[in-house]
Amino acid sequence: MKNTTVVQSMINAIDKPAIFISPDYIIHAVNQAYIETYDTEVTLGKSRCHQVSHHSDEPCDPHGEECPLQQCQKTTRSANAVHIHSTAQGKSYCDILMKPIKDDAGIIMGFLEILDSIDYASTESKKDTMVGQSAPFKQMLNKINRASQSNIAVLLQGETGAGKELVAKAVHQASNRSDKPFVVIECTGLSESLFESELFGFEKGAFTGATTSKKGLIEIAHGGTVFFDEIGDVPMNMQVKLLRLLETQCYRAVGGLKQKRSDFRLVSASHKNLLELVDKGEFRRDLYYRIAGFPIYLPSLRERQDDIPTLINHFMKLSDYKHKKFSANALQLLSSYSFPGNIRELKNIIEQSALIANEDLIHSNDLPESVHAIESKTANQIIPEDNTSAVNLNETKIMSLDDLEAEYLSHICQQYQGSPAELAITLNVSVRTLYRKLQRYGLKL
Ligand SMILES: Nc1ncnc2c1ncn2[C@@H]1O[C@H](COP(=O)(O)OP(=O)(O)OP(=O)(O)O)[C@@H](O)[C@H]1O
Repeated sequence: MKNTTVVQSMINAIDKPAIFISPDYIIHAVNQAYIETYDTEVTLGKSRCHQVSHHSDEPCDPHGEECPLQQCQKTTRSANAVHIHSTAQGKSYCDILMKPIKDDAGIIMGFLEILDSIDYASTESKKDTMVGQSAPFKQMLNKINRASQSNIAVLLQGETGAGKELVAKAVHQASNRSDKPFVVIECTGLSESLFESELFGFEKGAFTGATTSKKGLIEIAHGGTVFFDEIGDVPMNMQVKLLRLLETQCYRAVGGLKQKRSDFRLVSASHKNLLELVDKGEFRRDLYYRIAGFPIYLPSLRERQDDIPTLINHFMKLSDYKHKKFSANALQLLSSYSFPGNIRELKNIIEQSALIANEDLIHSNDLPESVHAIESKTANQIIPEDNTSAVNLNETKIMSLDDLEAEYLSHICQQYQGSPAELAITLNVSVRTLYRKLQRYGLKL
């Protein structure tokens, strides 16, 4: 290897773990941060990167991880990948940046690998982190890390309970705004007047009852990140005001004359397909392109079934029933269930069944009805027989899923005696999602 001293000086100047490697993965220069991160000794000119980071004699790609070195060789441009590394602290997520280094003649001399640990995600149960290790989960982490390094507007699209709020927090946490506020704005059910006073604040005397002035959420978020949850629910007439705010970052408090400015990073989320709403004329196209600078798709739990055992273990550890365990049958049943409510539903199912189980072993019959339904699902009757408005799938013409949901919720509204919080748990949705759905179909409990 030529210019070893120059390369070593370059590596020493990097404040993150870094190495310089040749196309055969051999490490030729290493910095102190890298040596401290891993528990394997590095011998320059001999050790290979995968031996240090994966304790493996083979490169990463045969083990299901994309090799950034190979991508770099193919394209002769920088490449990124998220890998699980064996560090001195145990297994941890790592974001890899691989850059080809060329000599004066443009010939690649080797590759610079810079590593960044990902603290907001974990392969094992860890409080306040996103847990998972499946390929779709890693792809999502890769996108979160790319997005958090810039100020680009991020749009999170995924089913209810798939973790959108957690991902929004991760984007904030991994950005250089992490020490500033993270402010959530729930867009469902905001009337025009509430929208303005919540977002922009109001001056004393602006309306009856405004006895003092109040800061808006946009002002509170200054320097940080604003998360607009369910942005698809912002009514058309308010979308114009939202667009103006996002374009200029300027606003006026209700009843105020002074123009104010707030520097915030925008993250939005929706479980609806916003482009379909644009086509139907229910969402402004210009607003869509303003918020969708960097779309991130959140896989449903069905698409990341490999993560189910890790998530079960995670939620059990966080629960009051750490000593209990699921039987093999119960685990089998859970892994074949479709989880329409995604991770939130899995969490609720675990808590419910751990509570119900009389023994330390949680059996399949401790799992809720919804999970068993898949076993006996020649199920024609989706609502119990005594139900006057039951939908019989044998007799009913095919309905849209929205109509079916509306009919079912309408039936519940007529009969249900308990609290909204209890109902939300039974339906495996958040209280917020329950209210959102009721509002959507014009229903009241
Ligand atoms: N990867 C994960 N690891 C551990 N817990 C998770 C993960 N993803 C989501 N959760 C948990 O699942 C629950 C639902 O997540 P979250 O509220 O972020 O979903 P959401 O997509 O915003 O839901 P909604 O559309 O209903 O608002 C939360 O309790 C969250 O902590």
